[in-house]
Amino acid sequence: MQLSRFTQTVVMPIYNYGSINIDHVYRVPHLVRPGETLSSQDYQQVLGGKGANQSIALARAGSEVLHIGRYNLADQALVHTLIDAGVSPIYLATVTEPSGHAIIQVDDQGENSIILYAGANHSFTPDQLVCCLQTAQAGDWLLLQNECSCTQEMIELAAARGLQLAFNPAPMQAAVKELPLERLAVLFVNQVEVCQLLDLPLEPPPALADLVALLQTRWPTTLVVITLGAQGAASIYQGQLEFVPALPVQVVDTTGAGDTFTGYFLHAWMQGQPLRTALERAVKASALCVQRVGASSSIPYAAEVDAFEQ
Ligand SMILES: Nc1ncnc2c1ncn2[C@@H]1O[C@H](COP(=O)(O)OP(=O)(O)OP(=O)(O)O)[C@@H](O)[C@H]1O
Repeated sequence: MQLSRFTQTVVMPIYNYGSINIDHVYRVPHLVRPGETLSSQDYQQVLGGKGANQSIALARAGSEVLHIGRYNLADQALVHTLIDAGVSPIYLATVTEPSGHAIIQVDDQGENSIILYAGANHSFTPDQLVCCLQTAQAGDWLLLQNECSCTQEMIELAAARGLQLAFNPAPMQAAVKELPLERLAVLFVNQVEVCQLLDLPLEPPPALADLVALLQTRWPTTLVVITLGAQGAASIYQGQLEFVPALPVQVVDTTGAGDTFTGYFLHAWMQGQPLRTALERAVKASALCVQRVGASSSIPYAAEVDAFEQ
């Protein structure tokens, strides 16, 4: 029997079928031009990928996170960042393909350009998914992003096994529209992604109030959470709109803000917190994130979010 979400008192485990990337970050005076050879002023290698970042955010929020992911053994030391953050490597396998990675240029104005290579994140095949979920029980949560192969098969398998699904369809691609999104408990999108999913023009951005009926008709049982960058965040659930404005903070780097938001929101929601409380907690956590440089390193700990005063 599945308990009502309001009677949950224990921390529920969450599986994350999540990308693991190695981010190669180059600081450059300007983004490299066609045909140009440019010297970088600084180079850092850090753990990245929306999957890994969201696992770290969930763990720092207080969740028990079981990460399903793949990487090349050569990157073991960086991938250990996940385990150091308290994430359990339930099915963290090494493969011969290169790890997923991103080549990131950041210029003096903070502008960036990114080449993303899926590598090991795309090495999952449908027949391997059952074993990834072998310990999962009906009612457990599974989080996915759009950076691993077999997303559709994973959604269908997990839904058939009675798992509760949360999905962040980033990076957005046309194929996302073909996924069985009606099976999701929670869908995390930003303003661009929600327009793409609903075939709406990006300019002018749709009024939130106009999205309520559209989303309610399209996915009546799904809680849709929309991040709005510097404006804040909103949710549409059971025909009701909630909006929480962003906190006015000194922004240094917004990398990882969406992943921080996802982890903190989901942790609060899984614990049975009211929707508005979960949104406020996630807005607070991501406001802390944008005040720091980096991705996974800028994701705050729960105690920092507790102590954060505006
Ligand atoms: N300039 C800002 N000031 C305060 N809070 C911010 C700012 N930018 C983002 N946030 C907070 O971070 C949350 C997530 O940011 P954003 O909407 O940019 O993420 P995203 O587009 O979903 O993620 P990503 O950029 O990782 O793809 C916002 O909902 C907001 O609460």
